Amino acid sequence: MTNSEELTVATTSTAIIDTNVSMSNAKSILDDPSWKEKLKLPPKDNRPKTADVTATKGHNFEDYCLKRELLMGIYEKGWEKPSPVQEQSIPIALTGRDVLARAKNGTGKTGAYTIPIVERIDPNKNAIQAIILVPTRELALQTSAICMELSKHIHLRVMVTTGGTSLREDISRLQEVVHIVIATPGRLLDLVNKNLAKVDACRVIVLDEADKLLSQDYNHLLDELLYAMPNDRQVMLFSATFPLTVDDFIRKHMKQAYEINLMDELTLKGITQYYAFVQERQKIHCLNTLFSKLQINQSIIFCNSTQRVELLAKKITELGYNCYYIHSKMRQEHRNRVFHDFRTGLCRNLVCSDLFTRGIDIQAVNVVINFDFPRYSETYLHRIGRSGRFGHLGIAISLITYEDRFAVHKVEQELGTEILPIPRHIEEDLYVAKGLSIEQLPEEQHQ
Ligand SMILES: Nc1ncnc2c1ncn2[C@@H]1O[C@H](COP(=O)(O)OP(=O)(O)OP(=O)(O)O)[C@@H](O)[C@H]1O
Repeated sequence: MTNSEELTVATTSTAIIDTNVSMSNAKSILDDPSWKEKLKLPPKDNRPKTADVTATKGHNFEDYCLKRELLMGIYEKGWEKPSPVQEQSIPIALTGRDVLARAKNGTGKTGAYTIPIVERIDPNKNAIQAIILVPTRELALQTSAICMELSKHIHLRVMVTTGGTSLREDISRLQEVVHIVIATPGRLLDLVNKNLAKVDACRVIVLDEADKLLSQDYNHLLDELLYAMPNDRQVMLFSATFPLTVDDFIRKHMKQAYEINLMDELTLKGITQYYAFVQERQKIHCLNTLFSKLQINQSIIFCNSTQRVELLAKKITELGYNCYYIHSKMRQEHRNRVFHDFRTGLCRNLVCSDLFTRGIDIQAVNVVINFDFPRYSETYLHRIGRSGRFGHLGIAISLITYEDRFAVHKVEQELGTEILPIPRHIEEDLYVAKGLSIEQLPEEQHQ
């Protein structure tokens, strides 16, 4: 079991992660000229990748003068070279400047902000030095696992705190040293307002999936949080979508932000999009046909309501397919278990609500199905981005009813993309990586 798995299972509530490296060991690593040869690298991922992640300027992680221990964490995670968004973001973020970054789904935005954060934390200072805000608890756990892996050779303490967990546990954790807090906004603000989490020495804040965080639900909470931090804080916003709703926040809280926009087109090059035109009552039959014909490594199937998620999962199980479901109305421990088990490949198919639309990174997913067509283009884009991670291949199939026809047209127009009618046979080359199955994915990647 990898560290991140332990984290995901163990954290029914708050998690404090101590990377706990022995300092004498770290010293010897620093003095060792052959440190690179001694790294414990994961198996190489030789699947073909698209230009979404390969069109770089040719930087190396070593070009950024990062701590040796951090470089070791990066390489041991299997990241050989920075992706385009990382090349643009890391050197600027290291200077402390505000960053506003827009890049496609699955192209490495998490590394683009966690690497500079980990580099700039002073492990000897007992204070919260960075906050990473995300919209869901699952994403918080995933992001903390990445932070922990990258900083595994540094003595850093990362705390995950989100709603749906015990406040008392959070309070006792905050008595200990915490360097990085990864949180959903409501719980963190609660802790700040009660003076339990002190953010007056915290000079970095990241809003991942910024447009989601800045949507109606969270906006005022974020204002309050930002005002509790020092004036000279660094603010970084990351997402694949930035609707106008974020402008107000940018004006209020950011100074001369360095803008990164790698979205010359909006959809990923590795994902082929299809639709199947059906009547509502034919949807299950259509899904059954898809299951029998497709080479699914892992699939995520989206519904528009929690009720439909549960009903569909039941139907799929009755059809004899192995399937889990997850949505926001489930108990947190149950959600954690499903998330963990799906990640580890215990189950091939997952039915979910839009809880899983943002940020969730499961490399083995090669098929996304919109059982219900989403209402907004942003939702469509983020949903289909759950496959084709880091420039790999995938397909997205939307079941479309007569009522959906205008919405489909709108998505095509707004995203400048084409959703094709599903052919009788879908070429495997479009979405099946040769020699890759859940079981064969490197441990690191199906954590
Ligand atoms: N430099 C790199 N080299 C190889 N793989 C990488 C690199 N950076 C990130 N990855 C991998 O790419 C995948 C996607 O990364 P990440 O989740 O950060 O994407 P994202 O841009 O935040 O996506 P989303 O918009 O969906 O949230 C992850 O599995 C991550 O481990």
